Amino acid sequence: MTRNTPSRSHGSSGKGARKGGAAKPGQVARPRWGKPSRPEATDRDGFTARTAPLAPEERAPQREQEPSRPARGERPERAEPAERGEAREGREGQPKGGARPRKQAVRPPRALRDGARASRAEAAPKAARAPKAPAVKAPTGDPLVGERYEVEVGPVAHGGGHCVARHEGRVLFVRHALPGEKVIARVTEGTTTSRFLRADAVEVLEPAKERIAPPCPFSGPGKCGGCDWQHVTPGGQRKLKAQVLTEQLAKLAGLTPAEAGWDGSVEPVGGKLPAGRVPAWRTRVQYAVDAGSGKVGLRKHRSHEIQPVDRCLIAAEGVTELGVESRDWPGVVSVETIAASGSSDRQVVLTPAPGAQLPLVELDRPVSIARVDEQGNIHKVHGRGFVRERAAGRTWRVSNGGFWQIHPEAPDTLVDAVLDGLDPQWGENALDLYCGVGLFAGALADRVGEDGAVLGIESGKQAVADARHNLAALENVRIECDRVESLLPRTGITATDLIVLDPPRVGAGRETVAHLAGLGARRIAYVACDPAALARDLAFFREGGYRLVSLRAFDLFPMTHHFECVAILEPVKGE
Ligand SMILES: C[S@@+](CC[C@H](N)C(=O)[O-])C[C@H]1O[C@@H](n2cnc3c(N)ncnc32)[C@H](O)[C@@H]1O
Repeated sequence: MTRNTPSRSHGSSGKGARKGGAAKPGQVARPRWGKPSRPEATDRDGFTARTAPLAPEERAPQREQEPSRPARGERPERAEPAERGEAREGREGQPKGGARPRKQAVRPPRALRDGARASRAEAAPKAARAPKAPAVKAPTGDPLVGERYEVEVGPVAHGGGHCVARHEGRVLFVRHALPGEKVIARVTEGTTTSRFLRADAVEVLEPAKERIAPPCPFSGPGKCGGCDWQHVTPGGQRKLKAQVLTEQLAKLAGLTPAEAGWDGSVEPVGGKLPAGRVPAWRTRVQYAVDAGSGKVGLRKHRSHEIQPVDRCLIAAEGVTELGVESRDWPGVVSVETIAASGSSDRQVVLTPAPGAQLPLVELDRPVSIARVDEQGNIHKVHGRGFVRERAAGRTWRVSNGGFWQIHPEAPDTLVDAVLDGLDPQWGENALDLYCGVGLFAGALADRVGEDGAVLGIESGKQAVADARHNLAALENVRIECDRVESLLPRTGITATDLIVLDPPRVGAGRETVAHLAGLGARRIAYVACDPAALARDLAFFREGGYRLVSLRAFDLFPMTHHFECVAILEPVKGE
């Protein structure tokens, strides 16, 4: 059985160590957020645990909008009416008797205006399993698609692997280019009345020094949309990501790298590879299937068209060795392939075409099979309904393609960065928000020990079931199933020592940040996959009296424009 065994050197605050649950006279009853009998799932929104996006993707804008804009303002949904305080969690979530004195009431949020909230659409899984045609808005103006312009390429833009260029006063977002290059850009989207155009660099007249020949034959204008930076050296890719983060921090949080406590680098993850070798890091690949040929491929950039691939270079060996790419998949819309790290578990999640029978699946390695029904629910067909991942000293059950970091080194890298930044102490209370299958909750629970307590909140029912299973041996962890923004105000929790939040791409938003800032945590770790949402939320945290003390960025999605950040915040002194 896993026990909490934090080293006592982690700053015992004078509380006696003790084994077992019952408080002895004079000792503090722990945990203050005790493990209740398993509560019923509280998700009222009909969320099911389904696959989180395999890689964060640029969202197709609702309307033409500069890609560097944060998610704010694009949310179609408004905040739901506040729920009243009679929710079951309210009482259970309060400190138990005998706990050290805590604040009794949540500080009222500062005067924060309406902000972005995670919408159902964002929390729900990507539509990639059963793609729907996007709503088409009739364009105005004369089409410019196919026009070729010679342009000088300017800085990299946030999202989508674009650089900014101008032609006759109009902004172009150009893919397959690099800052400082002179290229021929061929327009891929836009008309004479568009505020900006999208384009691909189809000829490079003056290359940048970071340019290389793309190792992947499926990369390039009009081809696979999975990688953005195949044409860039690994160091060059990290510099581009650092430029994006620098720009977003300045624009949305008003911070320089120095003010953010960031050394300005995006840290490489994984060992150095020989020149020209592409890191095979992607342990999950969602292939689309061409309806005519039954061959798998990957979607083109901002398109439902499929680029057939017979080998994805960034796919982990465990994915490639299954042989998904060399088979035909009649009657199937998508084939999601998962290769666990730290175990030999392999799972394939198939989405059949409406009304089609699943084909007989034979692959090159033993594999579990699941299928997605027309409501998006996942059912086990053969083998296990989960894979076992290994990270942070534990084995993690992740069911049916539920969220798990894709890079095999991501979980340990992020847990280490979070623990370094928070420096959890024995006996502290911690929140793990958007906790997935419990990764950070488990790591925090070990550090705060049995005198402390960790509450995880996650909206996916299956992820919650997995988290409860994964952390069942930890008496000091409790996992609740609901949306953070609706449950947090109902927990009755008025204060905490530490918070980890790892929201989806859209970020936490103004209201959630305001609520968190009111809990008076000693430190907060914000794990973010979108630098714009992070920078926006950092500004909200500043309004709530928190300042950024350190920021690290990790290249956990090589060859793409994505990366992951860990920001550590502390209350501004005197607040
Ligand atoms: C980026 S993942 C992080 C998961 C976990 N921290 C990890 O590292 O494995 C975000 C998680 O938040 C969940 N989620 C999305 N929107 C949510 C919301 N509004 N409230 C609670 N959880 C949410 C998703 O289901 C997903 O598991």
